[in-house]
Amino acid sequence: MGSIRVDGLTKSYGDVQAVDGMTFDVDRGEVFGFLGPNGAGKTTTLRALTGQIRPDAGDVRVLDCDPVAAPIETRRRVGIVPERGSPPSFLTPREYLEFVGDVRDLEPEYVRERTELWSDRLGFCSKLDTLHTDLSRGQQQKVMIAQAFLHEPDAVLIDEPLANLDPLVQEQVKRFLVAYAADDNAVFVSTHNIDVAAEICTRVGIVADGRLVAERTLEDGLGDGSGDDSLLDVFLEHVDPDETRDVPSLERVEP
Ligand SMILES: Nc1ncnc2c1ncn2[C@@H]1O[C@H](COP(=O)(O)OP(=O)(O)OP(=O)(O)O)[C@@H](O)[C@H]1O
Repeated sequence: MGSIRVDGLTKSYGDVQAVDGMTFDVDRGEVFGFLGPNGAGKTTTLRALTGQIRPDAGDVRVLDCDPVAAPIETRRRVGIVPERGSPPSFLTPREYLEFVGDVRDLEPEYVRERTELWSDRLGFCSKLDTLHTDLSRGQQQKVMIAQAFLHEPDAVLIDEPLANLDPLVQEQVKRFLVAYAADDNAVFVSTHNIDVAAEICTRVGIVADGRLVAERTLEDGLGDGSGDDSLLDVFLEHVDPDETRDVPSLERVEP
């Protein structure tokens, strides 16, 4: 049984059907990529998984927690890097990580160790005592990643994990996510980035019009081009070209 389970999730906002019977599982040991164009329903699904919205229908579970019935317990146990999330402007990274540790009932000494480890790993040691309001967007993203992994959760939900990070840190975060999943944890990554999905995921689900329309696994040649179709081909097969016409990277460029 999957660590993350979405079964028939349906949610509309007024007349807009944002998610329409979304179904998938993510097991321990997997980096699952949730890949889709703008408006496909990725954020709405993530919001349901983190207890921020009440589904119209369907069942959602993360580490056997029901995010609708127990949103606080879910957020305590799971690591979450939300879309465009930022740490509180009036706290420093050290204060924020102390606060997160407190909410999760972690020992202060453990939180101090993990704060050192993560600030060193992501390169924000020199900013630990600077107010977030004085940090760059990328530095704030690093703090958001640190808070999600602070308690070494068995499952993490991440929206655009590499947004705003410099190339060196992007490489570190990619490698870390792969290693984290290999350590028997479930990693869910929502992204627009086909290359990143192909590079780090063990399985990719393609989302269009509020549902999962295709899946590709490592056995299909995900990322190494050995399959019949590349991830880009599968993506284009299922996504309305009108919706992607403004995305230059999706055009085939002849040398
Ligand atoms: N609060 C809301 N009120 C009304 N409509 C909404 C709301 N949130 C999302 N929607 C609509 O639901 C659909 C799915 O949106 P969602 O944010 O889940 O897509 P997404 O795949 O995350 O898109 P993006 O990649 O652009 O972030 C879109 O048509 C969007 O306009």
